[in-house]
Amino acid sequence: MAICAVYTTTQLNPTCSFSTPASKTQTQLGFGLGFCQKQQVVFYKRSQSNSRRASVSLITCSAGGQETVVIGLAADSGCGKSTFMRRLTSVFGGAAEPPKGGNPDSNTLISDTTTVICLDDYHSLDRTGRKEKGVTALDPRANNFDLMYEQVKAIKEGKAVDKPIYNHVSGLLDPPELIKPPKILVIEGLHPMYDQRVRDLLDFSIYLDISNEVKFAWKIQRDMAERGHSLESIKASIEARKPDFDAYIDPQKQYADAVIEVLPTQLIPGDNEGKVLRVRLIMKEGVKFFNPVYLFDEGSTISWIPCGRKLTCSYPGIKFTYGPDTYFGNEVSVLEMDGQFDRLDELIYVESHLSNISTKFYGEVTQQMLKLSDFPGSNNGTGLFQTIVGLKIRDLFEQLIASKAKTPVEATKA
Ligand SMILES: Nc1ncnc2c1ncn2[C@@H]1O[C@H](COP(=O)(O)OP(=O)(O)OP(=O)(O)O)[C@@H](O)[C@H]1O
Ligand SMILES: O=C(CO)[C@H](O)[C@H](O)COP(=O)(O)O
Repeated sequence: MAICAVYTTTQLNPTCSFSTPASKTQTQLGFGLGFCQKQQVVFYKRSQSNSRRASVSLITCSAGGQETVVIGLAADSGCGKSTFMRRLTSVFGGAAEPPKGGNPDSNTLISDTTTVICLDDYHSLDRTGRKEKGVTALDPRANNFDLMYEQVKAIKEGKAVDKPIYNHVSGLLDPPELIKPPKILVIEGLHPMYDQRVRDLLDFSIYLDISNEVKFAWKIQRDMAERGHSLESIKASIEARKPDFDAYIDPQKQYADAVIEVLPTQLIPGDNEGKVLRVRLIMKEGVKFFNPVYLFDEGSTISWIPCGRKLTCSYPGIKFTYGPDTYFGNEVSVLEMDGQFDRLDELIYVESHLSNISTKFYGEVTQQMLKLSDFPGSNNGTGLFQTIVGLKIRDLFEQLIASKAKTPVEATKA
């Protein structure tokens, strides 16, 4: 919340930009999709001879028309968080860029609607510190959860914070950067759902669950082909991280509202190359403002091979499945796609059979996929489900702000 206007006897804050007429005390006023609250504050002006009662009206408005909506995205390093973030920000339009004029090694990305902060910035131990103590970055002891909680809470309440920066180039903790409250804050990294206090601040959470075989294939592709690492060093790094990954990162998926699980295909027997993928979108039931996507008929169990006259498929083809299930004791709906698209423009055929995808117009999923066709995973379920989750987040955000705007207006009527 930010104080936007002050009226009556004392001009405490002449820089306020709203000019709403002040009328009753404790009135809540609707402003478009957001809301402002007027409060009468009484105080005493003292001089040497007397003490005079005075009051001011403070009109407090939520930043950008609402409290910041907070989204958590958890995954191990190299599992597609950045790619997902770029798809998500594209749904909202506008480019995502590092803070202007700031640290060139900042991990933050800011667009008109979203600010994405990387939780690596809450490492309490730098690279040398972790080496000295013999802990990995995945170990909670290498991270400052108190500060993470305080700062995410402050941003959610509309307050700017000075967030530290972990510099991946130097391995050091750099001076902090100012993060102003955006409409949507995404906290991405290793531990967005590890600490219960932080978890409770999330309006929606996603876990990218990349199986070991696929993680290995992606690591080889990036770290060997693009960064010149050896096969042995990649294997060693995955092995060294595994115990802490299993202990501290992987268990977070039980808390996620949506999980994108990426596995080797089942269409090619014995395949573990990681090129053709089986991708599952696991969606929790009963999450406020989130209605799981379905194929053909909500709640049924469906198996669908869309290949034929309307969808070109080369070997090994494409198979969709959909149905209800349980996941860590929670009711979920699972949509699965195994295989890959030959022609993205034909995706409209698949899109037209999916419901609850939160598009604003017919073909929006296909349009988004075509727009970002050079992103990794654009020809398979990773890209498709990341795009759909991006649209669901936009929908959730719009419903959340609409509900917050409605509450105070109704309170006034009562
Ligand atoms: N859907 C995908 N299909 C194929 N490869 C992918 C996919 N997503 C990511 N990758 C591969 O994994 C690499 C890492 O992806 P990305 O940078 O999005 O992950 P990250 O989780 O942000 O990584 P880090 O935490 O290390 O910065 C990419 O360069 C690409 O090679
Ligand atoms: O798991 C990670 C999250 O991205 C990194 O390994 C961790 O942040 C440490 O970074 P670096 O290897 O650059 O010191």
